[in-house]
Amino acid sequence: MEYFDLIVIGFGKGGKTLAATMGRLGKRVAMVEQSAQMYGGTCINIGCVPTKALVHHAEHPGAGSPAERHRKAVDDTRALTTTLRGKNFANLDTIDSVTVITGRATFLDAKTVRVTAGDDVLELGAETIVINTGAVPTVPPIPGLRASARLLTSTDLIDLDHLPKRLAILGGGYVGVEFASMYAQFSSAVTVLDAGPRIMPREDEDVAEAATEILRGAGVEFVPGAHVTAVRDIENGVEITYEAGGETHTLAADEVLAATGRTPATEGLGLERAGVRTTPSGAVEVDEFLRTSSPNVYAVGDVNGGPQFTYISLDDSRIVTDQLTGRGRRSTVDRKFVPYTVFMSPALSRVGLTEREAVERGLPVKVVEKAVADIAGMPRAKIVGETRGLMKFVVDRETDLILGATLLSVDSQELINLVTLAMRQGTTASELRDAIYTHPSSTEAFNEVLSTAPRETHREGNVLS
Ligand SMILES: Cc1cc2nc3c(=O)[nH]c(=O)nc-3n(C[C@H](O)[C@H](O)[C@H](O)COP(=O)(O)OP(=O)(O)OC[C@H]3O[C@@H](n4cnc5c(N)ncnc54)[C@H](O)[C@@H]3O)c2cc1C
Ligand SMILES: NC(=O)c1ccc[n+]([C@@H]2O[C@H](COP(=O)([O-])OP(=O)(O)OC[C@H]3O[C@@H](n4cnc5c(N)ncnc54)[C@H](O)[C@@H]3O)[C@@H](O)[C@H]2O)c1
Repeated sequence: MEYFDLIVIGFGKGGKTLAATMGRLGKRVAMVEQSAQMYGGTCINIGCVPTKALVHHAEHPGAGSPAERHRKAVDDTRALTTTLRGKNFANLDTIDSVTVITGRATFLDAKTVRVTAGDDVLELGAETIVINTGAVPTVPPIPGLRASARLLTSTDLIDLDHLPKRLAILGGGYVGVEFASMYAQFSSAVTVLDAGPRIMPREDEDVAEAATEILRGAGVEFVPGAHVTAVRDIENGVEITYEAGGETHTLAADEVLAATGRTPATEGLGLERAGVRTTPSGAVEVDEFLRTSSPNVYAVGDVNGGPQFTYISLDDSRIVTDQLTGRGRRSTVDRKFVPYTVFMSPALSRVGLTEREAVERGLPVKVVEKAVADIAGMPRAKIVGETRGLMKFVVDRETDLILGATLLSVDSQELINLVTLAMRQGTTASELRDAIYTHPSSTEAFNEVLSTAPRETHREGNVLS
């Protein structure tokens, strides 16, 4: 048995950050990762980075046929992730007191982990263990789906050598929308079937409609309220049977992507032997300090059931670092205004409350919004040829504080971070409106959008004064 100060199970964002921090403090750290293809975790290998690289290629097509352009995008993306994987390994491997161990970990008890790699078995002990095993794609139990040779997860689709002529996507969430947008641009005929009544249920209706129109314009078909009942392989493809609007339909496709959520990866971890409880949805149960039900065992990232974003896993690592080296005060309760971006083209980014949420809370709401194409003071949209979308701010009309913002626009993945900072600092909408911004930039749109005459909210009982 080899002893460490800290064992991290899973090379994800939170775990690798923590391992590096503790290693640099001279602590003996074991980083256990089940696959050499996953050094650096989901984000750089099969998640954020490859998908956004493919989005970029889809938006900026080079020469050649659609199949050739797609193939080049996949090849370039593989090269990028290979480079990042190597760098991620080196980042930990070059710290003297950190050991990267490639194998699958399972708890023997709360302080001992067994690592298996083929016939090799190692036992490791530590006072502190951090679970950072991420999440895996959920494949719903639809008859025939799991057995289909045409079933893809996001991990498969990133690495697909050929361009599907017809791509069916189950699920219109983050993964579904991003792949729909990029594959439509790669020239696949894309159909998204979602169980919900509309895509992007988290967004205001006007925003979801604008996003849907953009995606439809790119060639994506949507089937909302689709209850998929069966999937079966047919010659040269797959047939999907679904019920929608009280009728039964079939859809033929070359491949089918399951984009129906991601389940915390706890299978085979032996959590019960360590006294680590899980929630009814299968996540590792944690408190606001990310402590599990077992003393000195923490869980960070997707596996703890929090929002599934890389930057949340990173923030989780800050909380555990504070537990291990600081005053132990930082917690998930400190998180205010967490933004997100769906990387369709253009990107859809949001922070804070939607109009609907603000009205439902009984807040005195005023809404200012403008279509990107109508923002005269934002020539950047015209320069780069991306004038689709809208910018919308929900403002408290009494305090002038920004309650929320939705930006469906070029550069919105950058702009939303500025709005988030403004909200965290209590910057008012007028201050954001009257600030000096560089030109030509996308940020300068705020000068104009926030000067727009407020409109009545779409909700009854909360009409603007
Ligand atoms: C297609 C896609 C696109 C995404 N795009 C974005 C985006 O644009 N922005 C964003 O913020 N988020 C995005 N996400 C979500 C983001 O990737 C995750 O939230 C984030 O990577 C989770 O990191 P983590 O720290 O929880 O662990 P992960 O990075 O998932 O790492 C977990 C690691 O644990 C390993 N492991 C699991 N079990 C064991 C075991 N028993 N023993 C040893 N090792 C084990 C796994 O192999 C894996 O490497 C995307 C996800 C997907 C799937
Ligand atoms: N840009 C980003 O930040 C980004 C990108 C990709 C993924 N992610 C993360 O990964 C997580 C997983 O993404 P996701 O898109 O798989 O999940 P999701 O929860 O965002 O969306 C799943 C969708 O599938 C639908 N659905 C569920 N079961 C279905 C069924 N049987 N038939 C048809 N539709 C069904 C749901 O109605 C929902 O719209 C996200 O929650 C997100 O946190 C983030």
